[in-house]
Amino acid sequence: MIDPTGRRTVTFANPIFCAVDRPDVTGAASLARSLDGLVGGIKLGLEFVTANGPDGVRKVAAAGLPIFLDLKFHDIPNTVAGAVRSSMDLGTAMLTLHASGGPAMMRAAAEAAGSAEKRPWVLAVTVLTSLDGADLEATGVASDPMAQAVRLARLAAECGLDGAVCSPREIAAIRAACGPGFKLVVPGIRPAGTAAGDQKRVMTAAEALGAGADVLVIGRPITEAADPRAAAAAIGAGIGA
Ligand SMILES: O=C(O)c1cc(=O)[nH]c(=O)n1[C@@H]1O[C@H](COP(=O)(O)O)[C@@H](O)[C@H]1O
Repeated sequence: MIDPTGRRTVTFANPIFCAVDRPDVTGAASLARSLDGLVGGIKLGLEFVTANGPDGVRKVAAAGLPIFLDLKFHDIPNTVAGAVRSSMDLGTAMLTLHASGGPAMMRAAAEAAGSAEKRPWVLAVTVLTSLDGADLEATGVASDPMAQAVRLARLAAECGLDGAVCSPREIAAIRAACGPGFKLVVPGIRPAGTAAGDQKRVMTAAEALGAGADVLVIGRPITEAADPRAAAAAIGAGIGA
């Protein structure tokens, strides 16, 4: 990400990014303000941006926390490059595209984002955490999630991307394949004993951080808690954040 002096920073003091998956800008901005000091940033994705557009992103960003823009671009190279350029004005810390869009698309996205020293982290989503081996097979992918995630992350690194989004289970293997500077942003985080919901490849925050995650993406365990501040604080305490 870029700090206010224009230098690229390499870590976040608090690795937790809260996924604010809701359609209302007032509630999202209010939640972001209330989580200040308890999380390292806010992730805004398809539900929020489809409802509120870039102005909505700016309103949540006004809370002061870094923003992860998670729109998972997946299209032909020219279209994805244009979407990346359009997102640059928002000054977000990270953005996503699907690695399965292929090498030309990833190279075009990296180039469109600008200098690697100053741009947001451009991240390749590898294998969604909601998928298992049977789901991959149903879509014609012969590899298991581990092999496919490592393959896609390595391809993303070769194409000049800054990191990957992966499940906690693949962190160690991708780290070994792509090196220590390749950012690993990890959803599929669940406190022990809580419902996985639609997630299939999960671990706790402490396990994921111990395996080498740079950023933990955590949504419903915080946003659907009776007291989101307390939930974020408890998860943070569990990882010493
Ligand atoms: O790109 C992502 O952030 C992402 C990739 C992935 O493979 N799995 C995944 O769950 N996510 C996002 O991470 C968040 C997880 O939310 P919870 O399952 O509520 O913690 C959601 O906003 C998803 O869109």
